[in-house]
Amino acid sequence: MKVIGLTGGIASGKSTVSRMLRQKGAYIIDADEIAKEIVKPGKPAWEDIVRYFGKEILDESGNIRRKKLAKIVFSDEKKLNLLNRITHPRIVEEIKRELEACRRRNEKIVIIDAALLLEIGLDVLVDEVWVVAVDEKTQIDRLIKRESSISYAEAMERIRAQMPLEEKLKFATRIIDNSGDIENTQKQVDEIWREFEKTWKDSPRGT
Ligand SMILES: CC(C)(COP(=O)(O)OP(=O)(O)OC[C@H]1O[C@@H](n2cnc3c(N)ncnc32)[C@H](O)[C@@H]1O)[C@@H](O)C(=O)NCCC(=O)NCCS
Ligand SMILES: Nc1ncnc2c1ncn2[C@@H]1O[C@H](COP(=O)(O)OP(=O)(O)OP(=O)(O)O)[C@@H](O)[C@H]1O
Repeated sequence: MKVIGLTGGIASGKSTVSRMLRQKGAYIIDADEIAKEIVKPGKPAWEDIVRYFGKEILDESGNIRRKKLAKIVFSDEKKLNLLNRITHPRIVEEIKRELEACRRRNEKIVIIDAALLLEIGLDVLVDEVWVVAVDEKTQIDRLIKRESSISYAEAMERIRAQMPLEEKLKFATRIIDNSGDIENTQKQVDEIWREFEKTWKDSPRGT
């Protein structure tokens, strides 16, 4: 089994690229999905978040108001660190569990789609790191368009809460530039997949 860590900044296009890779037969482990699962009412991370951030963070059904929590943590580094300490070890634990399940099912290629792959140290679990790159202006435009409730200043706060792209690129085995249109990105993904499959099949025992 080959494991690829797919990373890139917020709204760089990881989910878009993940969908293309899924169509090629890869199995996707989505860190954002896992992060949503572990904070459901009653789960240990939910309890810790309520303990530290208060009941004001909950809606009538007891679910965490994500937009409200995002506004709190992205404007206060200490609170973001606190949320990270609650959530990150549990995200890592769940990703490891899912990787084990993939091994048992004999999946051939698994993608870990995680914005914070490098920040959390998940790169030790992968064979290759693929970085989705986008210029900052396009990133801000797409982020504001997707999350209509955030301002330019808030978009910048979220980008600044992550490792800068230049740093991420130092860890990259392969780079996908998603600054152009979807068709352009699809062509790059086709090419990278072809190259990757070739090196993988040519490697000593195809492992
Ligand atoms: C802050 C929260 C409540 C915002 O929820 P929301 O539904 O608005 O956004 P969503 O979870 O879909 O995340 C969107 C993007 O925000 C960025 N982001 C999320 N959490 C963080 C973080 N702790 N630090 C930096 N960037 C982050 C990522 O690029 C992510 O893809 C939520 O992201 C959260 O609980 N974050 C902590 C867990 C985490 O680190 N998740 C990312 C795992 S890679
Ligand atoms: N090449 C593209 N051209 C135009 N819009 C795009 C392109 N790629 C992605 N988008 C749009 O930009 C937004 C961000 O893309 P996507 O959700 O794939 O990013 P992401 O890296 O997974 O984001 P996050 O990590 O924040 O969840 C989405 O609304 C998506 O539809």
